[in-house]
Amino acid sequence: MAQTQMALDSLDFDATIALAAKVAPHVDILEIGTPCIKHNGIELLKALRAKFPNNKILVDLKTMDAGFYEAEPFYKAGADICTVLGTADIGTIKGVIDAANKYGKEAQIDLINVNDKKARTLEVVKLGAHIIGVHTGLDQQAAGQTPFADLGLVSGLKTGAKVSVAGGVKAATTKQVVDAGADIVVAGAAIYGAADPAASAAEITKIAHGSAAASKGGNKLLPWIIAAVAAVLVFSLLGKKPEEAAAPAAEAPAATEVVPAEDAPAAEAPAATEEAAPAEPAAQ
Ligand SMILES: O=C(CO)[C@H](O)[C@H](O)COP(=O)(O)O
Repeated sequence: MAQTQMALDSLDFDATIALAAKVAPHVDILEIGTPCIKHNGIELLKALRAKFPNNKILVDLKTMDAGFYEAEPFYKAGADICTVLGTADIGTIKGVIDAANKYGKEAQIDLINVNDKKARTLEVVKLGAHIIGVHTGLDQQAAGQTPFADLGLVSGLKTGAKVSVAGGVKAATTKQVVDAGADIVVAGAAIYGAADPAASAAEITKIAHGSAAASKGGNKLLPWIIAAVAAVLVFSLLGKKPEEAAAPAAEAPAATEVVPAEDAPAAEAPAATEEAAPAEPAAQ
Protein backbone atom coordinates (compact mmCIF):
# COMPACT_ATOMS: atom_id res chain seq x y z
CA MET A 1 0.00 0.00 0.00
CA ALA A 2 1.12 3.54 -0.71
CA GLN A 3 -0.19 6.79 0.70
CA THR A 4 -1.35 9.57 -1.59
CA GLN A 5 -0.36 13.22 -1.48
CA MET A 6 -2.08 16.02 -3.38
CA ALA A 7 0.11 18.97 -4.38
CA LEU A 8 -1.70 22.28 -3.96
CA ASP A 9 0.18 24.37 -6.49
CA SER A 10 -2.14 27.38 -6.94
CA LEU A 11 -0.97 30.82 -5.76
CA ASP A 12 -4.40 31.86 -4.56
CA PHE A 13 -5.08 31.47 -0.81
CA ASP A 14 -8.86 30.97 -1.02
CA ALA A 15 -8.70 28.76 -4.11
CA THR A 16 -6.16 26.56 -2.30
CA ILE A 17 -8.45 26.14 0.72
CA ALA A 18 -11.42 25.42 -1.57
CA LEU A 19 -9.51 22.81 -3.55
CA ALA A 20 -8.21 21.23 -0.33
CA ALA A 21 -11.80 20.91 0.90
CA LYS A 22 -12.68 18.92 -2.21
CA VAL A 23 -9.73 16.54 -2.13
CA ALA A 24 -8.95 16.18 1.59
CA PRO A 25 -11.38 13.28 2.17
CA HIS A 26 -9.77 11.40 -0.72
CA VAL A 27 -6.02 11.70 0.00
CA ASP A 28 -3.72 11.00 2.93
CA ILE A 29 -1.45 14.05 2.69
CA LEU A 30 -2.09 17.63 1.59
CA GLU A 31 1.00 19.28 0.12
CA ILE A 32 1.42 23.04 0.13
CA GLY A 33 3.50 23.41 -3.03
CA THR A 34 6.61 25.58 -3.16
CA PRO A 35 5.12 28.50 -5.16
CA CYS A 36 2.04 28.35 -2.93
CA ILE A 37 3.90 28.53 0.40
CA LYS A 38 6.22 31.27 -0.90
CA HIS A 39 3.24 33.32 -2.02
CA ASN A 40 0.98 32.77 0.98
CA GLY A 41 3.32 32.05 3.86
CA ILE A 42 2.81 30.21 7.14
CA GLU A 43 -0.74 31.57 7.61
CA LEU A 44 -1.90 29.19 4.89
CA LEU A 45 -0.41 26.25 6.78
CA LYS A 46 -2.20 27.36 9.95
CA ALA A 47 -5.52 27.64 8.07
CA LEU A 48 -5.16 24.21 6.47
CA ARG A 49 -4.04 22.64 9.76
CA ALA A 50 -7.18 23.96 11.50
CA LYS A 51 -9.57 22.89 8.74
CA PHE A 52 -8.14 19.46 7.93
CA PRO A 53 -7.10 17.72 11.16
CA ASN A 54 -7.36 14.27 9.57
CA ASN A 55 -4.79 14.83 6.83
CA LYS A 56 -1.04 15.03 7.17
CA ILE A 57 0.34 18.26 5.76
CA LEU A 58 3.61 18.51 3.82
CA VAL A 59 5.12 21.93 3.34
CA ASP A 60 7.29 21.88 0.23
CA LEU A 61 9.86 24.39 1.49
CA LYS A 62 12.66 22.98 -0.70
CA THR A 63 15.03 24.49 1.84
CA MET A 64 18.53 25.33 0.51
CA ASP A 65 20.14 26.97 3.56
CA ALA A 66 19.52 27.59 7.25
CA GLY A 67 17.73 24.25 7.56
CA PHE A 68 16.75 24.21 11.23
CA TYR A 69 15.96 27.93 11.35
CA GLU A 70 13.72 27.84 8.28
CA ALA A 71 11.89 24.58 8.99
CA GLU A 72 11.25 24.84 12.74
CA PRO A 73 8.40 27.41 12.60
CA PHE A 74 6.54 25.22 10.11
CA TYR A 75 6.78 22.10 12.28
CA LYS A 76 5.69 24.24 15.23
CA ALA A 77 2.67 25.46 13.23
CA GLY A 78 1.53 21.93 12.44
CA ALA A 79 3.47 20.67 9.42
CA ASP A 80 3.97 16.91 9.47
CA ILE A 81 6.64 16.92 6.77
CA CYS A 82 8.95 19.65 5.44
CA THR A 83 11.18 19.25 2.41
CA VAL A 84 14.84 20.15 2.04
CA LEU A 85 16.80 20.00 -1.19
CA GLY A 86 19.17 17.10 -1.62
CA THR A 87 21.57 19.51 -3.36
CA ALA A 88 21.85 21.58 -0.17
CA ASP A 89 24.83 21.43 2.16
CA ILE A 90 24.74 18.35 4.37
CA GLY A 91 24.51 20.67 7.41
CA THR A 92 21.34 22.22 6.00
CA ILE A 93 19.79 18.78 5.50
CA LYS A 94 20.77 17.76 9.03
CA GLY A 95 19.16 20.94 10.35
CA VAL A 96 15.77 20.06 8.84
CA ILE A 97 16.03 16.46 10.09
CA ASP A 98 16.87 17.77 13.58
CA ALA A 99 13.90 20.16 13.51
CA ALA A 100 11.60 17.33 12.43
CA ASN A 101 12.86 15.10 15.22
CA LYS A 102 12.41 17.88 17.80
CA TYR A 103 8.66 17.91 16.99
CA GLY A 104 8.24 14.17 16.32
CA LYS A 105 7.70 14.89 12.62
CA GLU A 106 9.39 13.92 9.35
CA ALA A 107 11.90 15.48 6.94
CA GLN A 108 11.84 14.73 3.23
CA ILE A 109 15.00 15.09 1.19
CA ASP A 110 14.11 16.08 -2.39
CA LEU A 111 16.49 14.55 -4.94
CA ILE A 112 15.53 17.03 -7.68
CA ASN A 113 18.71 17.92 -9.64
CA VAL A 114 20.92 15.70 -7.49
CA ASN A 115 23.51 14.10 -9.79
CA ASP A 116 24.53 11.07 -7.73
CA LYS A 117 21.18 10.08 -6.27
CA LYS A 118 22.47 6.83 -4.82
CA ALA A 119 25.35 8.44 -2.91
CA ARG A 120 23.21 11.31 -1.56
CA THR A 121 20.42 8.96 -0.53
CA LEU A 122 22.80 6.77 1.45
CA GLU A 123 24.40 9.84 3.01
CA VAL A 124 21.14 11.41 4.20
CA VAL A 125 19.70 8.11 5.41
CA LYS A 126 22.74 7.86 7.72
CA LEU A 127 21.68 11.25 9.14
CA GLY A 128 18.20 9.88 9.82
CA ALA A 129 16.25 11.17 6.80
CA HIS A 130 12.66 10.00 7.11
CA ILE A 131 11.58 10.27 3.47
CA ILE A 132 13.52 10.35 0.18
CA GLY A 133 11.71 12.32 -2.52
CA VAL A 134 12.26 11.11 -6.07
CA HIS A 135 11.15 14.15 -8.04
CA THR A 136 10.99 15.30 -11.63
CA GLY A 137 10.11 18.99 -11.39
CA LEU A 138 7.57 20.85 -13.49
CA ASP A 139 10.27 22.36 -15.73
CA GLN A 140 11.92 18.97 -16.18
CA GLN A 141 8.54 17.44 -17.03
CA ALA A 142 8.07 20.15 -19.65
CA ALA A 143 11.36 18.93 -21.15
CA GLY A 144 9.97 15.39 -21.31
CA GLN A 145 11.52 13.82 -18.20
CA THR A 146 9.82 11.36 -15.83
CA PRO A 147 10.74 10.04 -12.34
CA PHE A 148 10.33 6.34 -13.11
CA ALA A 149 13.98 5.28 -13.62
CA ASP A 150 15.13 7.22 -10.53
CA LEU A 151 12.36 5.63 -8.48
CA GLY A 152 13.64 2.15 -9.37
CA LEU A 153 17.18 3.16 -8.39
CA VAL A 154 16.22 4.69 -5.03
CA SER A 155 13.66 2.11 -3.92
CA GLY A 156 16.14 -0.61 -4.93
CA LEU A 157 18.54 0.67 -2.26
CA LYS A 158 16.09 -0.54 0.42
CA THR A 159 17.41 1.92 2.98
CA GLY A 160 14.44 1.73 5.34
CA ALA A 161 13.50 5.37 4.67
CA LYS A 162 10.16 5.95 2.96
CA VAL A 163 10.27 6.77 -0.75
CA SER A 164 8.03 9.44 -2.22
CA VAL A 165 7.61 9.95 -5.96
CA ALA A 166 6.48 13.13 -7.72
CA GLY A 167 6.55 14.38 -11.26
CA GLY A 168 3.49 14.05 -13.44
CA VAL A 169 2.10 10.96 -11.70
CA LYS A 170 -1.53 10.24 -12.65
CA ALA A 171 -4.06 7.45 -12.23
CA ALA A 172 -2.68 5.58 -15.24
CA THR A 173 0.82 5.44 -13.70
CA THR A 174 -0.07 5.01 -10.01
CA LYS A 175 0.08 1.21 -10.00
CA GLN A 176 3.40 1.34 -11.84
CA VAL A 177 4.99 3.59 -9.21
CA VAL A 178 3.52 1.64 -6.28
CA ASP A 179 4.83 -1.60 -7.77
CA ALA A 180 8.21 0.11 -8.23
CA GLY A 181 8.40 0.74 -4.47
CA ALA A 182 6.83 4.16 -3.82
CA ASP A 183 5.48 4.57 -0.28
CA ILE A 184 3.98 7.98 -1.09
CA VAL A 185 2.47 8.85 -4.48
CA VAL A 186 2.28 12.58 -5.21
CA ALA A 187 -0.13 14.00 -7.75
CA GLY A 188 -0.66 17.67 -8.54
CA ALA A 189 -1.76 18.47 -12.09
CA ALA A 190 -3.52 15.11 -12.47
CA ILE A 191 -5.89 16.23 -9.68
CA TYR A 192 -6.15 20.02 -9.89
CA GLY A 193 -6.30 19.86 -13.69
CA ALA A 194 -9.12 17.31 -13.72
CA ALA A 195 -12.72 18.28 -14.38
CA ASP A 196 -13.58 16.66 -11.04
CA PRO A 197 -10.57 16.90 -8.68
CA ALA A 198 -12.31 14.90 -5.92
CA ALA A 199 -13.04 12.02 -8.30
CA SER A 200 -9.49 12.09 -9.66
CA ALA A 201 -8.03 12.06 -6.12
CA ALA A 202 -10.32 9.18 -5.12
CA GLU A 203 -9.32 7.17 -8.19
CA ILE A 204 -5.59 7.61 -7.51
CA THR A 205 -6.01 6.76 -3.82
CA LYS A 206 -8.07 3.68 -4.62
CA ILE A 207 -5.26 2.39 -6.83
CA ALA A 208 -2.50 3.36 -4.36
CA HIS A 209 -4.29 1.75 -1.41
CA GLY A 210 -5.47 -1.15 -3.53
CA SER A 211 -2.64 -3.59 -3.21
CA ALA A 212 -2.82 -3.54 0.60
CA ALA A 213 -6.62 -3.76 0.60
CA ALA A 214 -6.37 -6.77 -1.66
CA SER A 215 -3.80 -8.45 0.52
CA LYS A 216 -5.73 -7.68 3.71
CA GLY A 217 -8.81 -9.13 2.02
CA GLY A 218 -6.81 -12.22 1.13
CA ASN A 219 -5.71 -12.65 4.76
CA LYS A 220 -9.25 -12.27 6.01
CA LEU A 221 -10.46 -14.97 3.63
CA LEU A 222 -7.99 -17.45 5.11
CA PRO A 223 -10.23 -18.55 8.05
CA TRP A 224 -13.07 -19.18 5.61
CA ILE A 225 -10.84 -21.33 3.42
CA ILE A 226 -9.59 -23.30 6.46
CA ALA A 227 -13.18 -23.78 7.67
CA ALA A 228 -14.29 -25.03 4.25
CA VAL A 229 -11.38 -27.48 3.98
CA ALA A 230 -12.06 -28.69 7.54
CA ALA A 231 -15.75 -29.19 6.72
CA VAL A 232 -14.92 -31.24 3.63
CA LEU A 233 -12.53 -33.39 5.68
CA VAL A 234 -15.08 -33.93 8.48
CA PHE A 235 -17.82 -34.94 6.05
CA SER A 236 -15.43 -37.19 4.14
CA LEU A 237 -14.50 -38.98 7.38
CA LEU A 238 -18.18 -39.37 8.24
CA GLY A 239 -18.76 -40.96 4.82
CA LYS A 240 -20.87 -38.12 3.50
CA LYS A 241 -20.50 -36.53 0.06
CA PRO A 242 -18.38 -33.31 0.10
CA GLU A 243 -21.19 -31.27 -1.48
CA GLU A 244 -23.22 -31.78 1.71
CA ALA A 245 -20.66 -29.50 3.35
CA ALA A 246 -22.51 -26.65 1.62
CA ALA A 247 -25.61 -27.39 3.72
CA PRO A 248 -27.66 -24.53 5.22
CA ALA A 249 -25.98 -22.61 8.03
CA ALA A 250 -28.01 -24.33 10.76
CA GLU A 251 -26.52 -27.68 9.75
CA ALA A 252 -23.01 -26.43 9.08
CA PRO A 253 -20.24 -27.56 11.45
CA ALA A 254 -19.09 -25.23 14.20
CA ALA A 255 -15.95 -24.41 12.21
CA THR A 256 -17.96 -22.11 9.95
CA GLU A 257 -18.83 -19.95 12.95
CA VAL A 258 -15.27 -18.96 13.79
CA VAL A 259 -15.27 -15.99 11.41
CA PRO A 260 -17.12 -12.96 12.75
CA ALA A 261 -19.00 -10.80 10.27
CA GLU A 262 -16.61 -7.89 10.68
CA ASP A 263 -13.79 -10.01 9.25
CA ALA A 264 -15.38 -9.91 5.82
CA PRO A 265 -13.07 -8.47 3.12
CA ALA A 266 -12.24 -4.77 3.61
CA ALA A 267 -14.62 -2.23 2.11
CA GLU A 268 -13.59 -0.45 -1.06
CA ALA A 269 -11.95 2.98 -0.93
CA PRO A 270 -14.50 5.82 -0.62
CA ALA A 271 -16.38 6.49 -3.83
CA ALA A 272 -15.71 9.68 -5.71
CA THR A 273 -18.08 12.50 -5.05
CA GLU A 274 -20.19 13.79 -7.92
CA GLU A 275 -19.26 17.37 -7.15
CA ALA A 276 -17.92 19.07 -10.26
CA ALA A 277 -15.05 21.51 -9.86
CA PRO A 278 -13.29 23.97 -12.11
CA ALA A 279 -9.75 23.11 -13.11
CA GLU A 280 -7.04 24.85 -11.12
CA PRO A 281 -4.50 26.92 -13.01
CA ALA A 282 -1.14 25.24 -13.52
CA ALA A 283 1.66 26.17 -11.18
CA GLN A 284 3.44 29.35 -12.17
O1 LIG B 1 6.85 19.89 -6.28
C1 LIG B 1 6.33 20.14 -7.35
C2 LIG B 1 7.02 20.99 -8.35
O2 LIG B 1 8.31 21.33 -7.90
C3 LIG B 1 4.97 19.60 -7.68
O3 LIG B 1 4.12 19.91 -6.63
C4 LIG B 1 5.07 18.09 -7.86
O4 LIG B 1 5.88 17.85 -9.01
C5 LIG B 1 3.70 17.43 -8.05
O5 LIG B 1 3.01 18.00 -9.11
P1 LIG B 1 2.75 17.23 -10.51
O6 LIG B 1 2.02 15.96 -10.20
O7 LIG B 1 1.92 18.21 -11.31
O8 LIG B 1 4.11 16.97 -11.11
